[in-house]
Amino acid sequence: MTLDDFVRAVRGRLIVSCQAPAGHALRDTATVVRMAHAAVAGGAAAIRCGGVGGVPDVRAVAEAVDVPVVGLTKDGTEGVYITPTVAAALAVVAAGAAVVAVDATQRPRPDGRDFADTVAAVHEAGALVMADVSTLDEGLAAAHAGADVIATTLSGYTPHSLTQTEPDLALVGALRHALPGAVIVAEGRYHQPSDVARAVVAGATTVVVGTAITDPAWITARFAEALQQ
Ligand SMILES: CC(=O)N[C@H](C=O)[C@@H](O)[C@H](O)[C@H](O)COP(=O)(O)O
Repeated sequence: MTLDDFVRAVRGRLIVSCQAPAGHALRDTATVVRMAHAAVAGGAAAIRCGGVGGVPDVRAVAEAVDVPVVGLTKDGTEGVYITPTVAAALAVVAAGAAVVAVDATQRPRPDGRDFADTVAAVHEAGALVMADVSTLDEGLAAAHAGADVIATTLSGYTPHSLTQTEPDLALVGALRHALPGAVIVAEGRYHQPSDVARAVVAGATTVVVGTAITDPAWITARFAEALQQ
């Protein structure tokens, strides 16, 4: 899929992240596929999926849905853990992802390679790269390294970005200002439909929502907490 095709598919629309980590009640590839079908039925323009050992989820979802798949693997929860190596990225492409989500922070990577090496390898294999960043500087560096899409995924999850409960709309706006022609994805803590609309106003090309749509344990806890006030 070309970048133009991807942008045509997702511009102004929603991407749903369908992930279930180890230990979660929904941790099962067939269940993740059902989540993806439900998301598409609701209007998702693309599906983001994968996780620890996530290649089977990416493969199964890519085979099952007609919308583009943004795939990833995870290796732990510290340092560079989202599709952290060139080999991991190539495995995600081989599983059928049109786009590979990759940590694009400038922290040391487990294979000692640069983010740009992953970009080159993914392009060579015929797929696109979504750069998961936590700051404006990382977004600029990722664009310079050839990333096709810049996502705010890691804002609040690196030691050098601000931890907050709200989505980082300021980062969306800063990326749009600095990179007027870029494909900017708002991702991370978008919990309300109104947040998604605000992200597009702030300059996002598209928005990824995960937990608030696909994690019934998290949704239940929100309602349960409301009764404990
Ligand atoms: C930081 C990190 O590891 N984010 C992950 C990236 O794939 C997922 O755990 C998130 O669910 C995803 O980014 C969507 O965000 P939210 O679930 O907040 O809508």
